[in-house]
Amino acid sequence: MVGPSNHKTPNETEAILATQDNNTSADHALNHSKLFSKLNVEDLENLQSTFNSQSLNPSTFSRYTCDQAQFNDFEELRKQIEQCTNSQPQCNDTTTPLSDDLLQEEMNKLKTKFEEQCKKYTEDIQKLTSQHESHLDSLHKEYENLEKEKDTISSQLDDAQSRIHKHKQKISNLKSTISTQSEALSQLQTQQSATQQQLEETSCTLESKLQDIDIMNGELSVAKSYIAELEAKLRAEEASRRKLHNTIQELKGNIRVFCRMRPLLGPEQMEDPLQINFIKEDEIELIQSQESANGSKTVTKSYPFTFDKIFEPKATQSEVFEEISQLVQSALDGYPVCIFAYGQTGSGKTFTMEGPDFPDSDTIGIIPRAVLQIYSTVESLKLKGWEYVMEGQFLEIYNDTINDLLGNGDFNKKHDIRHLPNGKTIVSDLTTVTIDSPEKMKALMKRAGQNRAVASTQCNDRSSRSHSVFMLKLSGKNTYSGEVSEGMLNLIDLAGSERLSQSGSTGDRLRETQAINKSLSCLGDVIYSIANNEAHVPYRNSKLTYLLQNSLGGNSKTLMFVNISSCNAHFQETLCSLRFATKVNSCHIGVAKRITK
Ligand SMILES: Nc1ncnc2c1ncn2[C@@H]1O[C@H](COP(=O)(O)OP(=O)(O)OP(=O)(O)O)[C@@H](O)[C@H]1O
Repeated sequence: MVGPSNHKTPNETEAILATQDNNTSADHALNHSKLFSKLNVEDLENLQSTFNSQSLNPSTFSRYTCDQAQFNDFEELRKQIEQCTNSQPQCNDTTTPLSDDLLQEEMNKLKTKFEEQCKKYTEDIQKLTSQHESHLDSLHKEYENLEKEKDTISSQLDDAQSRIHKHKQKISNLKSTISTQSEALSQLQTQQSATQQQLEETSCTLESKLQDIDIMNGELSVAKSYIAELEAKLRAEEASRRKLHNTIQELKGNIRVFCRMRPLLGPEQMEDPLQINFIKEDEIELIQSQESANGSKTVTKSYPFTFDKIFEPKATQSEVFEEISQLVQSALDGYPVCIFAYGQTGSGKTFTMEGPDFPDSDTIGIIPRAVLQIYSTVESLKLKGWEYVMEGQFLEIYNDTINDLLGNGDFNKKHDIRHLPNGKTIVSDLTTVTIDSPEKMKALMKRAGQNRAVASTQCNDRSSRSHSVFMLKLSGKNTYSGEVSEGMLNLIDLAGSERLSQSGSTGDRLRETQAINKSLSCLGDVIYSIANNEAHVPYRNSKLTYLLQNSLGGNSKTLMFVNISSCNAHFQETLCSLRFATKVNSCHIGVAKRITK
């Protein structure tokens, strides 16, 4: 219990505490102890409550203050207050009692001081708290930044680790590749050394081969010059062959005559055959048996004939062509060549020149065979530098008028015959066809056949009532020597030479026969004039003779086929034909000239 005499006023308490301020810190504890001993319990409890109202406790203080000395003072003061509060009765027993007012005053002072100090401490603490909070905020931000940084670094780390892992994987793969490559490299090196060795060996072989090639090149150039020499020789020989061939043709006579007798056909085989003896290949004898004037005996008369060649009825088309193939060659060599067939109607002229109505490869006549031969010869001549162009024209002389057999069938067109100074004969406005294939030749023959005037007579159901002339122009050029040649092959199928009395023709047919006979008679006149070396040769008397002027007059190599029948009934016609042919054969018409540039 605290008596009223022990109770101190705040002023007293403050005074007690004020004394403290004048003392050194070493005396603080003792002074406080003395002071507190003067305070009663109520004073101390007031003091304690002041502390508590300031919300000041040591733990809070220690959290915020950095001043250890202040804290220690404060703590000491608090402990003393606490101690005095707890031990008030004893203090009251040992200390000198103070008056109540003084104590109260002391207490008030002390309280005020504490309150001020507490306020100051509180302000400090607030300041410190604010500093601390700001510091804490910045730390917090820093922490957050660091956290972020840590996250970034962590993600970078993860990324780096993943990359490291990948790199490691890559490195491992590379290592494995390097190991494989190293192995391959070593194998390649082994191979390379083997190849190197092979290369060296090949190089040696190559060198020896090159030496061989050099030797072979030398041999080749020798062979080439030998070939060139041979080719030159060949060309020279070809030229000489042409010359010799021409000489032979000349020696054989300019107008040569071949006689061909056709076999008995169909019903003719029941008739009397012509009596003929084939004495030699160029000699025949025609026999005529006649009753004597009184009819008591049979008189035989012999008519011998000699020609360049005589073909018996069994002679094939190929055998006949073989004999004239040299003339076809002459045309290729640049000579004008003329082959014509003469004979009575039905004696085999068309068969000889063209072939039968439906020919095959065995029965085709001279015209298609000549074209085929020219084709094959042109091919072989290419090796000798010759290149040829073949152009064909086909005309007929009907009633002394020229018709174009390759034209459109319009026979009203007028065609003139002209002889050039170089020996060439030209017919105006004729269709010219380039014959560059055997098919073209066939088409050409077909067209001519369609256009050709054919009329039936009593003598022959396929009798041509016109002279047909196939003209083949052969233009050649030698690419080596530059030599140019222009040959001409005229293949003429004359109309039948039967006598008017036998033909039984009347009207138009009679006029046709008269025209045919006139032209053939003109042909005879020309032949006779040439054979008798007459100054004037009547070529212009007919279209036929005018067309054949160069062929008969010396520029051409000319061959006549005289076709005869096997029927005895045609004896007189046959005799006439053979006599005419003999006259032709005797014609010496000069030397054929080759057309070259
Ligand atoms: N050597 C032969 N072998 C077989 N048949 C032939 C022979 N010669 C002619 N003939 C045939 O005799 C017939 C008459 O021949 P071709 O038509 O050739 O006579 P041609 O003299 O031309 O008559 P034309 O003067 O009337 O034109 C034809 O049927 C023909 O096929």
